[in-house]
Amino acid sequence: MISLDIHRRVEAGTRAFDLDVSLSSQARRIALFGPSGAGKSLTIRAIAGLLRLDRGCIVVNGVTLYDSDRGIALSPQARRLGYLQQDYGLFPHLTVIQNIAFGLTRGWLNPRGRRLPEVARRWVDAFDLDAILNSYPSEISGGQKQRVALARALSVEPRLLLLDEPLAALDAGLRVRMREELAALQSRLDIPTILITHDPQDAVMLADQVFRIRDGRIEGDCTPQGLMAAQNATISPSGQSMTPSMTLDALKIA
Ligand SMILES: Nc1ncnc2c1ncn2[C@@H]1O[C@H](COP(=O)(O)OP(=O)(O)OP(=O)(O)O)[C@@H](O)[C@H]1O
Repeated sequence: MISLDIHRRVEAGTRAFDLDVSLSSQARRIALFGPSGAGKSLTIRAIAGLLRLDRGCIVVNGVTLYDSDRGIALSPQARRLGYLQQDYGLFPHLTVIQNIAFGLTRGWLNPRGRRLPEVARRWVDAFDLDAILNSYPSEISGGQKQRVALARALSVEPRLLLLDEPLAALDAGLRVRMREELAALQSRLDIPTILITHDPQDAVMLADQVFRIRDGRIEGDCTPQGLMAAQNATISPSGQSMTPSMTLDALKIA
């Protein structure tokens, strides 16, 4: 279903980071789990077509999005992916309705006199966004921002949904609620998902297979339940990490 072979060296000043991510999965929902700086966001950006690759191949559900050997490199728009960024990536100077419609129809910035396209209307209704359509991102809550960003991502009818820490910006209560909402959404839609998370709870609810990533490479994979069990085994009742063994260290979160 998803096959990634991603190679890119990024450099900043004297620092260099090699992204060498290879994985293949039949699971509909996968998670990338690893410490800060492991290369999770770079991987997602590469899939979305926002990071140029040195070489590699990206195939989703039989569709080749990128293949350096065959000279294939679809534009981000042609990839038709829904990408929910860590900070939601809403445009602050655009209203909610303009944010959702952005990318749907070129030049669809003035909603006056125009009807929201049907596919977007569906998500406005589903996420109960009608009352805030003319508000700006600074005027709505964290949970509403997340729903607006999701509505925008889903309105392109994506062939793959990329979720980069979708719950990280929310407080504990809202996090639980939105996690449930996302899980319900996943079971209603048949869209493959790649989730980035630091939280094993997210993986249990929102993924079927977990790939552990560190230093730009995939270290292995496990079930979300296996991840949770290994994570719990490293934590004593006082919340202190007990054993820095090789395996447990590989699962340690940042
Ligand atoms: N544009 C860039 N130029 C140079 N180096 C970069 C660039 N973007 C990211 N890096 C480096 O690449 C590495 C991987 O970054 P990435 O953002 O993918 O990490 P991550 O696993 O998503 O971390 P986090 O969980 O903190 O978001 C880091 O060392 C980072 O400093």
